[in-house]
Amino acid sequence: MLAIETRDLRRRFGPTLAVDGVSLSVPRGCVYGFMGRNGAGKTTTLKMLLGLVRPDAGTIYIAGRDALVDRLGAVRCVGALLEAHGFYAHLSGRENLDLTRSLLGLRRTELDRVLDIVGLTPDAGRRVGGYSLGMRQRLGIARALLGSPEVLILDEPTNGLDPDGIADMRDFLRTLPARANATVLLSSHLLGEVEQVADRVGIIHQGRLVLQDDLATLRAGQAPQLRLGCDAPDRARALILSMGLTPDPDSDRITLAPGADVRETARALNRGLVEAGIGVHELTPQARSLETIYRDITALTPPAQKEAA
Ligand SMILES: Nc1ncnc2c1ncn2[C@@H]1O[C@H](COP(=O)(O)OP(=O)(O)OP(=O)(O)O)[C@@H](O)[C@H]1O
Repeated sequence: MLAIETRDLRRRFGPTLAVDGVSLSVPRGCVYGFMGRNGAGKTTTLKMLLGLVRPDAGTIYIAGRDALVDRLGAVRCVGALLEAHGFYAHLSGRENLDLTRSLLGLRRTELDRVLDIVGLTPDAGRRVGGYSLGMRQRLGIARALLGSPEVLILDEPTNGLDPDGIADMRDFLRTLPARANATVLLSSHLLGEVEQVADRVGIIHQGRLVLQDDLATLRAGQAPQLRLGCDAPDRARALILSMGLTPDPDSDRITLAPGADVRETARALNRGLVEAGIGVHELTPQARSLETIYRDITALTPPAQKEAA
């Protein structure tokens, strides 16, 4: 059973098709990175998962429960961190959490458990007004963890953090499924960040899920690339093409055929360039980042579908 499964989710706001046939599959115990640029449809999708926005069409299953039929049952399986934190600055971290704990009718020991998971036990007695943004984010995650939900939905958890805070949050998120015994779905527009944390990714672009796969599979399936630095790029280009390779017109990258041997190709290319009298100062294999994969995919996607209301 999947932690989250949606089929063909759709939601329109007036003339804008905000979410257009999104089918997510989020396996249990993973960190799933849900990515897209601003306005791509992430928040609307998350709100539908949380029962805050009703889809026009499609189905949602959370931990096996049909969220459109058994809304409460499904929502009980989910803890969420959305943008607005809503903590009282004059209360301590523990007191803030206690408000939600008592609303949910949970035992007091639950506070110790969630504070421990997010590493805030030593600071739990301090006023939230004195917390860093990173600590507030952790407190928000602690609140989402109350009641041991099977699924955690975190909307842009690194938003607003400084580089150190982002690195801390990244390390924290990586270990969160094991520590909280939960599946983590996080949204982000920072592809480089997600790449370092997620096991599986979904990319939404103009309301459509343009890619969904395990990161390992994605990386393995990508054609390898080389980066070339040389004295005569124009002459080199002709040679590269004659070798059946594809030079990127906007960068110094060369794409090989899928499955090609990178080292052998680099050797042959170097030999060819030097024989042609072209000085080579760099020839390095490149791991393809999620950013380049994203750019390649979105470049192929036709423009947004906007219709008259
Ligand atoms: N309540 C609403 N009324 C009208 N249009 C909306 C509403 N909510 C979202 N939209 C539109 O739907 C599209 C998707 O918005 P959404 O907020 O889901 O994107 P997003 O990927 O979460 O972006 P961001 O990161 O900026 O929040 C946008 O064009 C947005 O303007």
